[in-house]
Amino acid sequence: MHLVTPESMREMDRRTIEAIGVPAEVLMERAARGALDVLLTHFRPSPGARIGVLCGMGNNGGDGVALATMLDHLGYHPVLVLMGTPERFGPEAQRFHKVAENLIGDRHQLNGLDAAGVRHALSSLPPCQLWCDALLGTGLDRPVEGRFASAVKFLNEQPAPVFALDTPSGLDGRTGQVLGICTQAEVTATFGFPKIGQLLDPARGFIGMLCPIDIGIPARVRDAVGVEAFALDADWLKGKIPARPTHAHKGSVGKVALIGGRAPTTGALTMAARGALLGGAGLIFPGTDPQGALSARTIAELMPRPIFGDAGELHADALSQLLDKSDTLVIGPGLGTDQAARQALRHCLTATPRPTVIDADALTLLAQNRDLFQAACDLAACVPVVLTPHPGELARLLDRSVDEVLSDTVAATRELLARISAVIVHKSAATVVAASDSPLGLNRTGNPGMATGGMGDVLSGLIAASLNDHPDNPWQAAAIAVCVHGLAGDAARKKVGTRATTPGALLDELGGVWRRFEA
Ligand SMILES: NC(=O)C1=CN([C@@H]2O[C@H](COP(=O)(O)OP(=O)(O)OC[C@H]3O[C@@H](n4cnc5c(N)ncnc54)[C@H](O)[C@@H]3O)[C@@H](O)[C@H]2O)[C@@H](O)CC1
Ligand SMILES: Nc1ncnc2c1ncn2[C@@H]1O[C@H](COP(=O)(O)OP(=O)(O)O)[C@@H](O)[C@H]1O
Ligand SMILES: [K+]
Repeated sequence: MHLVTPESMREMDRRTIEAIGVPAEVLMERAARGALDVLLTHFRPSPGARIGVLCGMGNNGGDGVALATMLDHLGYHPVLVLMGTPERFGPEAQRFHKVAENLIGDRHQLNGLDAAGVRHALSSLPPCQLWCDALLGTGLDRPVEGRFASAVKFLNEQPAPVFALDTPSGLDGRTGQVLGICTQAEVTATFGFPKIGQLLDPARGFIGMLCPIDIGIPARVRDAVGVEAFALDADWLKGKIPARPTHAHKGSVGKVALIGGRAPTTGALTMAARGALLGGAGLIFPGTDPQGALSARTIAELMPRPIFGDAGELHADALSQLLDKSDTLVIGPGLGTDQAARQALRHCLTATPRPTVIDADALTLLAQNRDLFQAACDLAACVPVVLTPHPGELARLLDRSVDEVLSDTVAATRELLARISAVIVHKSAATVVAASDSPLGLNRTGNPGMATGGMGDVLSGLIAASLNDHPDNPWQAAAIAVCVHGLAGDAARKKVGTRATTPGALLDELGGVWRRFEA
């Protein structure tokens, strides 16, 4: 699924109309017809049902008017409500409105009414079985207040479900934030391509089911304007898991060293190591302290090496030997942030370069130590480096508050990308995967059951294994791991429910996900 910013979508519309010559009303008609199909399929209104269509005065309102005429044609009873006078519509919407004037008797105009007046007028209408929200679309350019806020509140208070045209009114299609107030939709039919913000939070909570409508933007227009992001989901994953050559051996499919797991957080590294193991790595060497090694030994396939002593001190020679054995590195899960942890990280970042996943405590160390961050930048200049911050870690790396990061997750991810030429996996319920030479990946897999400690550790191991499968495309390697991780989480939830979706339950489902997608 291609994703765009509202600005790009507007530009694609413009070029399709001006450069290709598709009349604007044709696009509007396609949008309305697509929305009609979704409405009929999803809501199955009863014959003759009253269906409210609440329209703003831009083209989103025009879509609503066009939809109302189609509903009338099918024998339903559209209740068409305009926020202003039809003269304020653009030429295409005016044309549809002329038709509506001749067809639809139940028409209302709320021009000249203040917020209370809008509320009163809407509340006086007889109840509808369904409400269509055509108030505001990609033209939203300021917070929703006053009369429009009143209309949104009315929709949200109705017992009837709300069907949003293009977007629930009030959502910022770029960031996914609510500007003022926003309608709560059960289904959203989005026109052209889904907008990036629609896959982010909090937007996802307002959109309900997202149904993209093909309005016939030509591929050449799409490619000329450029698609900014892809949704990472089962469709995207298809065909991306390569067959393993028959002559593969344990030394050819990824030797992964993992550094961390020091007491008392020994389990973190073991979970990351299991991620690497079930991600397909051939040999796995956890480098940890004596207690961490005990934890790792509970998994027979792992070959832990103590690289920290009983007093927590780093044994640099042991670390060097471990690195020499491996071709991919994960550093951070359960590493700690003391001096020995710092030394270990510096050692790893300045040793012979190898593809490296930097996670958890190692990210905190990068945030605290400018020289270590510079070493990571230097490493990223010569080999693939993947940073996997959650919002808290990203905030630390950017020296911002978590709220600032959450207010525009994509911008925050890009801000880090401007400082280090790595792959950034910004983990959350809607994980963003970014690299400077690739589009964004927005993950659609996974579920709230995955809000359990250790899930991120599993992911870092999976990414390391995936880097071996996709050595020339670290963005794709990371995106595949993120998508697979979420799909395994979804399979686990299906089997054991949301609350018992532990990292262990997710690991148990990885095999099923691979079997489904492996070439
Ligand atoms: N040819 C096209 O461009 C197509 C556009 N389509 C529809 O057109 C929509 C975009 O149309 P527009 O660009 O006219 O924009 P909108 O219809 O989204 O709204 C723009 C109008 O609302 C006002 N507005 C913005 N924020 C407001 C706020 N917070 N409170 C009150 N008023 C506010 C603006 O000043 C402007 O007058 C899309 O979302 C889609 O529904 C579709 O018909 C497909 C084709
Ligand atoms: N609500 C959710 N929906 C989808 N994925 C989630 C959700 N909550 C957490 N996850 C995933 O679980 C992982 C949590 O990682 P992280 O915060 O680093 O946890 P930990 O440090 O405990 O391992 C991330 O990959 C994140 O995307
Ligand atoms: K809308």
